[in-house]
Amino acid sequence: MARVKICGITNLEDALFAIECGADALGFVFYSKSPRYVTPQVANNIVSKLPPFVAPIALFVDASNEQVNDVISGSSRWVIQFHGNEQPEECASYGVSYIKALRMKPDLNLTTEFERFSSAVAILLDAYKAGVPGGTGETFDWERIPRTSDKPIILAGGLTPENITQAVMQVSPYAVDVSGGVEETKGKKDFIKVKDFIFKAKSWSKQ
Ligand SMILES: O=C(O)c1ccccc1N[C@@H]1O[C@H](COP(=O)(O)O)[C@@H](O)[C@H]1O
Repeated sequence: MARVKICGITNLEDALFAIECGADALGFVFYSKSPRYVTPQVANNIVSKLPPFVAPIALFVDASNEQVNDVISGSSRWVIQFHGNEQPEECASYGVSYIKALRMKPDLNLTTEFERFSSAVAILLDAYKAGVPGGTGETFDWERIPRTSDKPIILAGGLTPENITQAVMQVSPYAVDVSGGVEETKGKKDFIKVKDFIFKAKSWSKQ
């Protein structure tokens, strides 16, 4: 059964609803150019109200040390998602579990990247779109994903309630990550889509 991360959380109501539907992780975007950007204060306030066993994920795109520390100093629960061009040494330097997002550019060598980011707790695979670091709403060719991997793989990019069943059946990822596919408007979740997405993601399991 795939775990589910609902990303782009900007308010407590959406966070608690996603958890009630079975979300395993919630993503908070600290990239100021994103329409889903939340301030460290708002995000840490939401995190302080989350029940146990739900992981808050702090998403950064080539952020400064100061910006990262400003967020993670607010709670010991944070896991970091690096979604830019961060190097392995930088990702590991915070002493906090981290996920490295790789954007599936046609010439990306996944074997090399998995080796480089061996200190990551998981690798997230997202669609590549020039000039856009993430949240593109676009899928990529899932056939490019390795069938076996020592590292947990999180599938992202253009997932929706319509394609999530096919995605989990075809890829069998450790987890799936969605942002735009379950929104009413940018930064506000659509409760029907969130519930439907999580139910479908968790309904299929490899025998
Ligand atoms: O959500 C954003 O605005 C965002 C901005 C910058 C980097 C990553 C971002 N989101 C992540 O992108 C993928 C795919 O999102 P989508 O489902 O296609 O909308 C996902 O990992 C989000 O966490």
